[in-house]
Amino acid sequence: QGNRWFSRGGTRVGFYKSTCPRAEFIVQSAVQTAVRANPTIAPGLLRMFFHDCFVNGCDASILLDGASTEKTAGPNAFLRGFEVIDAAKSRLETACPGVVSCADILALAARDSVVLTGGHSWHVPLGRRDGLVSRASDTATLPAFNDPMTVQIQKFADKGLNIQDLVILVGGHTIGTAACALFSYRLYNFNNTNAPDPDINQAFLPQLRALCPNGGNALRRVALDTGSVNSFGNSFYDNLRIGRGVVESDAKLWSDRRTQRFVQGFTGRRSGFKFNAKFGRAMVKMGNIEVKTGRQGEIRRVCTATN
Ligand code: HEM
Ligand SMILES: [Ca+2]
Repeated sequence: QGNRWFSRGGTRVGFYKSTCPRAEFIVQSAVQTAVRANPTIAPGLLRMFFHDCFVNGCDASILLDGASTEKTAGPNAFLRGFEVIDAAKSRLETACPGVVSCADILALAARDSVVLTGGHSWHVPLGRRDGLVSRASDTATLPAFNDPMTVQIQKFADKGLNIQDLVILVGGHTIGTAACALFSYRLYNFNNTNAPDPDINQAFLPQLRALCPNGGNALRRVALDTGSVNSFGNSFYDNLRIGRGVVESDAKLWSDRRTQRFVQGFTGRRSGFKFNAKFGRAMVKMGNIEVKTGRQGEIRRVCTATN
């Protein structure tokens, strides 16, 4: 594997050590301020990093404003925390102008969000450059909540991630929420059966129905990991095992034999440490998807626009 301070993507831990020594601290303090004021920012930033990396690599393409950029695409509709990245960037431009990429800010903010919600920390390899393009149509590479497992597995494989990485990374759903709009069909009319998804636990079903009444507020948000929405840990997998997955893709992690054995391995009180350690490693791997380094791309002056 080589030195853990370097990674295959050409990124490296401590990249800004001499050019912007306070970079990591500046990002951390911006994220901390925002999460303290609004805890839903932490899952927002974690998800934003995933949605960046899976579309043309971790290059901050998700941050670009414009008529038909990635931001405007359906799967990115509920992303939140953009203003936190902008705040960190503006402080960084004061401290060390033109040095720290928006892509790296996002990678750091995702890590800081996990730590602020109680997860273990990891060293983030840095040195990503910011991309120049962002197209809504490119977001088709993102896994969808109703993709068959074969498609999910393929979409991760296309990014160099295996089935175990998939199960570990989706463990990010240990924090945050989903809108009723994205899973109500499972409660009332699953696959046009006029019946609920049989994978839903019988005791859980009425709870979900109460939170998302048929024809009710589609924007209402429900914890992805019941009982631990703001706390990073392996309880998400315990919930999957007992039929308490909220979105269809999560429930399938247990019902599909290709992923079940990995879910099983992360269940139970004694798996918390293992999950946390593996999550950090998988995030480093995801963070190196198709990264631009060296003279590729640019260092944006503001994260919402190319220079
Ligand atoms: C098979 C892959 C995945 C699918 C299908 C998927 C799908 C979803 C869906 C449908 C939501 C709810 C969105 C909403 O209603 O706002 C969600 C939320 C979330 N996802 Fe994923 N996800 C996947 C993988 C990941 C990964 C790899 C991560 C991070 C490492 C992640 C982190 C999150 C977080 C933190 C939230 C909560 C967002 C919030 O509360 O604002 N997801 N995901
Ligand atoms: Ca991207």
